[in-house]
Amino acid sequence: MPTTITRIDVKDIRFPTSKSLDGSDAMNPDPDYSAAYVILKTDHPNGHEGHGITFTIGRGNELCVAAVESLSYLLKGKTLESFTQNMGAFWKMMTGDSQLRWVGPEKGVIHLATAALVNAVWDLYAKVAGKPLWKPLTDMSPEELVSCVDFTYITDALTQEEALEILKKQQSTKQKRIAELMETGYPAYTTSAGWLGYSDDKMRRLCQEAKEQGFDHLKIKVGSDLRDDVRRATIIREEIGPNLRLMMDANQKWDVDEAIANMEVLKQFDPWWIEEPTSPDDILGHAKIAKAVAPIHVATGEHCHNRIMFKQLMQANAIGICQIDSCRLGGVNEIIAVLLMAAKFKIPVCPHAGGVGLCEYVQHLSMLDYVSITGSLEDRIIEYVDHLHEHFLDPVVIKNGAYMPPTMAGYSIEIKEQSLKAYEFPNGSIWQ
Ligand SMILES: C[C@H](O)[C@@H](O)[C@@H](O)[C@H](O)C(=O)O
Ligand SMILES: [Mg+2]
Repeated sequence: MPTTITRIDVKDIRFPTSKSLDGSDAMNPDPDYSAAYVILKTDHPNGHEGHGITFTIGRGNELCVAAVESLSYLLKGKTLESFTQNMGAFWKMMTGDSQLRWVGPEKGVIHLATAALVNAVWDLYAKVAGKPLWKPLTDMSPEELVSCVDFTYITDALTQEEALEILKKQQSTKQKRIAELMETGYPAYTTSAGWLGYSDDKMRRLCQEAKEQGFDHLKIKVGSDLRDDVRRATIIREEIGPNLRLMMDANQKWDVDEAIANMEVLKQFDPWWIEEPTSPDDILGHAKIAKAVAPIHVATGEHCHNRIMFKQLMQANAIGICQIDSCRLGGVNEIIAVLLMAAKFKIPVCPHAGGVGLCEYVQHLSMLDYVSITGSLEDRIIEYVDHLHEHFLDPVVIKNGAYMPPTMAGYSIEIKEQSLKAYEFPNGSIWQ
């Protein structure tokens, strides 16, 4: 029996993280981690629902809710199977509405909303299959995985045939990597010690805790005042020593030449990458910075809104690390496109996860990357932030600084009913 999507609910969920300055950085000093939260109701006999989110940092979340409502007609009354029989065509349909496209295309609020709905469909698909999403994804043959991708506008960088070739190379050894992931997990790094708004004492304590938890990569925020960046980096290096890898994140604060000049000063702390040094849209600027700061890598992606932007960053040698974002890109299908391009350009993917639900999401994507696409963990780590996991039915499990593969059916994004009630904006109890 096909599963029909009978109703679509969308909620404005906001967590008041700005109170404790969790998630704060030079550009975003007071984020309230938020989600436009979608529930696809179905007529499945087991009552399966597809849950999905897109991530924002508070004000404006209502715009994503409205955009989800505008897009919903594309799913309502349709069957899951009509989508899963050709996932690539499904995604093209979701982004191809001729009138809605005008308010993108494939960027901004409409694309964030697309991600919430597309992710919800993939959650439903995994729940009906009775498996955590990474499993059916890694079970797909190269042909099936490639058929999930809309290659429109990227064929000059990656053709379907090239994508197939990449995937075929990994086919025969997939089971070995799955067994390895089940045993030791996928390596992670933590950002939680280095939020900009934290006091020095708190930073020191969190660095110690991170080390004890087995993390050997940490990220700190820079981009406020250079002297302050130097002071904070000094403290962190004191706490973690010279051997652990340190990454820096400027959250788009600098102009291009300013980024180059500031990194000339900050390179004494041996950063592995500088993240979002400047505007996310400045491809040539990133290329200039990358050339100037090498061997420090330039990383970006949390504001890279579609596969075409990533394509250009890769073609221009502008990034050394690709930071896919499960909600900024239009959901799983577009992520697969970017993972495949990154594999071709030999750029490691280290997903962005500083937000609510993003850790829960990206673990599935990195596992797909390792098992089916690159077969490599070299220079690959998933971001981890230690916030809000208690609200999830299937929260991430971190052991020895690594993400353990999720086991519950779905895309790990379902938020507990009582949390949805309490944090709904503006009427939930938390917001009174
Ligand atoms: C406002 C957010 O917390 C950002 O600071 C966060 O996503 C950050 O850029 C990250 O890389 O995790
Ligand atoms: Mg960042």
